[in-house]
Amino acid sequence: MSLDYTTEQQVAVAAVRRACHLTSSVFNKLVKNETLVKGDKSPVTVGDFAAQAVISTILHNAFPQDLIVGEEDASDLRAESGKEMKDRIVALANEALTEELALGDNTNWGIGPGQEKTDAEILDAIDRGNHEGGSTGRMWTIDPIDGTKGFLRGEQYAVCLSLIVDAQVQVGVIGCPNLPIDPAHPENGTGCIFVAVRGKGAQQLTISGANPTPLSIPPTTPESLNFLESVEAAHSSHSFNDRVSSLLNITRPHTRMDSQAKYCALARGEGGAYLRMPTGVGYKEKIWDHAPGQILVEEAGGIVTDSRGEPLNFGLGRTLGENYGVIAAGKDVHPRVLAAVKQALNETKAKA
Ligand SMILES: Nc1ncnc2c1ncn2[C@@H]1O[C@H](COP(=O)(O)O)[C@@H](OP(=O)(O)O)[C@H]1O
Ligand SMILES: [Mg+2]
Ligand SMILES: [Mg+2]
Ligand SMILES: [Mg+2]
Repeated sequence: MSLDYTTEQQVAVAAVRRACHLTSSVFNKLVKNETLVKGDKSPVTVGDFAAQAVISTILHNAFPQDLIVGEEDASDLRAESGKEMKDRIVALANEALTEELALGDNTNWGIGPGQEKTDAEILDAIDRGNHEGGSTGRMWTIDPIDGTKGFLRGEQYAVCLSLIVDAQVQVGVIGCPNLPIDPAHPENGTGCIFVAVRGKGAQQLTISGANPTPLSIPPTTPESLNFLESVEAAHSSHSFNDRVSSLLNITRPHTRMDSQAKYCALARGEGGAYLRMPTGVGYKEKIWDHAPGQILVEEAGGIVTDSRGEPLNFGLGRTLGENYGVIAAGKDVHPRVLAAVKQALNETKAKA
């Protein structure tokens, strides 16, 4: 453990890199019975479970005392009906954990040739993500595949990891295997990792964790401003975003993208703002869907709040609790978007 989070950053990048390799290789081999539908009707694949097992194993070896808030749990895999899926997940996780050591890897993190885990160790690693969250101490958030629907469509998804200390995000790492390395040159291929440490800036790395390039959100002109939003209409209100962009006289179409790749795109100047307003009452945003993105955008010089201008509260458990909606944008744009969001909310209330 280090006070400047250097070790945490190294471990987190190593874990995300291995998980990205796993998810991108599993995509090509994914077959029908390797996806389950969870209680909330959302999909989860062998890739989600195996990636959570890999990241959680590495974290537990590197920082045995730390608590983990992970999206997935292994209860379906412990049932007799989940045996086939479990066998596949154990094989995938072990393949990723035992890959040759690469840049900055350390065998003390439970990785490298010969470090196979048992079925029970893999299932326990997944279930170690069951922490309820809270406002004190150290905890990691894992979203092993954020944007599972995008992953299944072959579009954007992200492997997301953050370290939260006393409710403040201190380290965030987001791996985006399908995101263009250079948006101006899509022919240069896809796959990048984004990393931010509080007070130390934001960087884009290669998918193997090399060549750090500092990121900062460029000033936005009225012509270059547009919104990043979810592909899934059930996850955020597209019509609300249309209203806000017309209030701001935005002429460029929205950029639709799954997952926290939106925060990454914003941090490197693609799109001026990410707006995510609830579609109905009751859904509470999950901390693992926003913690790494929040620190990345803040360290790239931007601002992240909810729709009332309040900071996101990561200390209330597994969800963002009382926060309503999310607005992430550059410093110059955020006040304008917030004002337009408030106006659009007032219009909605007046109609109701
Ligand atoms: N009704 C809802 N409103 C807002 N977010 C939702 C939602 N149902 C699911 N989600 C979240 O939306 C995330 C994907 O975000 P996006 O739409 O930006 O790609 C999902 O992450 P997972 O794919 O990790 O489950 C899930 O946590
Ligand atoms: Mg999910
Ligand atoms: Mg998610
Ligand atoms: Mg997920």
